[in-house]
Amino acid sequence: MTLVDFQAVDLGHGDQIVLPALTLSIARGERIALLGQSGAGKSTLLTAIRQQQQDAAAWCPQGHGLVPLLSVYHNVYMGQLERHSALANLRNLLRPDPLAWQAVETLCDELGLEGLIRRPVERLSGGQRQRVAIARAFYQQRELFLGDEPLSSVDPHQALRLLEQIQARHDACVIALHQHRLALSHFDRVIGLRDGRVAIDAPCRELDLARLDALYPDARSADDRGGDAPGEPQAATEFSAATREAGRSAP
Ligand SMILES: Nc1ncnc2c1ncn2[C@@H]1O[C@H](COP(=O)(O)OP(=O)(O)OP(=O)(O)O)[C@@H](O)[C@H]1O
Repeated sequence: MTLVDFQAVDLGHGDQIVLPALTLSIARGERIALLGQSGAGKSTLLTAIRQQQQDAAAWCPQGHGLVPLLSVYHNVYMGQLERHSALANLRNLLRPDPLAWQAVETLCDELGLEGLIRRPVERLSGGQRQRVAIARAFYQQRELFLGDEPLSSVDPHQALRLLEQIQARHDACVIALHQHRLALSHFDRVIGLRDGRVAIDAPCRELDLARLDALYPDARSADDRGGDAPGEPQAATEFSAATREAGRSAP
């Protein structure tokens, strides 16, 4: 069953068309890795999917979109802001709702943020902020997870664990990332953008690292790099090791 559908749609920003005449559909249950070099249009596509999906999609934006002065609790609570009245939200700002507090605390524990629920986000590390943004997306409790590089600020082991948690909590996901080995080992399908179009759209089982290199004009061959992903050689190696540790076989 189709979840997302674009038929010859121009996607962009105002007058600037980034992805002209885009035709793309995503089925329920699909786990999609969205790849492409910087500026290829990944955020543009994710934003368009989000606009189309409205209430069905949990959103984890690039740069996190957190309010630095507010606590972890209040930032995560924002995931359900529109489900409550303005009065209830104001009251919660001053005196947190006990049930919401308990739910957020459970999420924090699950995501390795134990003991940080009261701390202002401005006093967290980059990786901790990223996990708060993921917690806020989890708190939305949606079918589809849309993530714009949600694994970019954490170490490879944490990234693997976070990805598994994201996928366990959502029926479908579209995640922009730069870790190619992870894309091949933990997703069903890769959508790769290059030069304003979908250059790759295929099941992961039909792809390899060399095919993914074609998305990057200045990439060295996978053999030259010893099989690592562009710009992420160390991370890719560590991902591979982390994947093996987790009992999976990385490609
Ligand atoms: N708000 C905006 N207004 C105008 N142009 C924009 C805007 N946001 C992005 N663009 C342009 O659209 C193109 C695609 O940008 P986009 O952010 O979708 O790329 P991306 O693949 O997500 O890049 P990155 O990996 O660096 O985040 C780029 O040329 C960018 O300069």
